[in-house]
Amino acid sequence: MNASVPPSSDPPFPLHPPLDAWSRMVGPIDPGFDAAIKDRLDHLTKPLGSLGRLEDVAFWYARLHGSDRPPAPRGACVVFAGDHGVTAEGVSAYPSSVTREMVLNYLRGGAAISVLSRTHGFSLSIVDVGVDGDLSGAEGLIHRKVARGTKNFRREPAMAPRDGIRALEVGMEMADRSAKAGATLLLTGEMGIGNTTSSTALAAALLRRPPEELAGTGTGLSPEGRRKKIRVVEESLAVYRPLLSSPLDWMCAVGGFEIAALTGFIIGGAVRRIPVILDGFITTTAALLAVELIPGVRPWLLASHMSLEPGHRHLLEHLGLAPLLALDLRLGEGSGAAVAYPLVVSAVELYNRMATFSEASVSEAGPG
Ligand SMILES: O=C(O)c1ccc[n+]([C@@H]2O[C@H](COP(=O)([O-])O)[C@@H](O)[C@H]2O)c1
Ligand SMILES: Cc1cc2nc[nH]c2cc1C
Repeated sequence: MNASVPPSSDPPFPLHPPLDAWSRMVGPIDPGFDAAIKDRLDHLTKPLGSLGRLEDVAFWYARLHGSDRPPAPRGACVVFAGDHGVTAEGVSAYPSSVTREMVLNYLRGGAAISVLSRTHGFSLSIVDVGVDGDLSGAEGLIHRKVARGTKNFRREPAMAPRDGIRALEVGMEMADRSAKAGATLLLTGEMGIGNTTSSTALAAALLRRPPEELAGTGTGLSPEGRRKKIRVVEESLAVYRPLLSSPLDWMCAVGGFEIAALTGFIIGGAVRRIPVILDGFITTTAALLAVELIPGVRPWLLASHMSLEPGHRHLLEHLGLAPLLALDLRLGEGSGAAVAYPLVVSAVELYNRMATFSEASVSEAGPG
């Protein structure tokens, strides 16, 4: 059989994602309400600007919702899970089997993100997009497994292009589902042993920075473990660099199924006109990819926190994102986005519900 003809059981996926169509759907931001939003912020019963960054967050949210009376936040968190063949190089402190085990923990409600979802009242969806293990009987899981983990990118490309594109489309599908369920804010989450190595490789390639500057200890590598991780990434980049140029090529060569799905999810937020709260290093790597593919995605992003993974700071600086929090988190699974969520809720509720000076008959500041 001709190798370029897909097996007949395969759905006829395009060889390129519909990026042009998605890009046209992102469209520009309407500045039409900017003055009204600013005016309301400046006339609420508080000294001018005294709510600090919360005022920026309220402005961001209201302008993206195209209204000076935006909807109350309704968050939808999606955790995409996938495994990484590069773990064969000994680049994580934990075995790959933890990815599957944690998926079951999310579904049972015992993980950090499960607790935060109940505490703060946002929905939580868990998607198997590439876990290397059987989850077919897992109830409540969204089953979208593209393959059982990526290939070891130190030896061969992590994903076949059509599989990378399938994962992107899973992310877009989840943004659509969240929109249909009435979400007004998306929270990004991931689970994948080894994915800080994939993210380091992808970020190093896209930012053109040395892996040494970006690599951290992930789930808890020793200093020697971190040095090995850097060596694996450096050697891999040296092989791929002469062969690859486009962000999509890099995504397939060194990325992961959950990273690709997150990229589609983040683009989907911009397409469905729903603002997106990023989590840590991995989700921000996906955001960089999304912005490289479609620059109009950038305004839809909010950085929840700055992770301890050193690459996160470089990504945030490159994207021009100022994180709300610095809590030394390095958990992932959406936990940082979840901790920032009540801050966004506070910002929007204050903006929508506080009285203005005239409504409350409070005197405004005098000149000077
Ligand atoms: O989000 C982060 O910044 C972050 C930093 C370190 C580790 N993680 C999580 O830890 C896992 C990847 O770590 P590792 O060491 O296996 O590459 C993966 O499941 C991530 O959710 C996440
Ligand atoms: C236990 C555990 C939980 C996680 N959650 C996200 N990444 C994780 C990695 C590990 C190892």
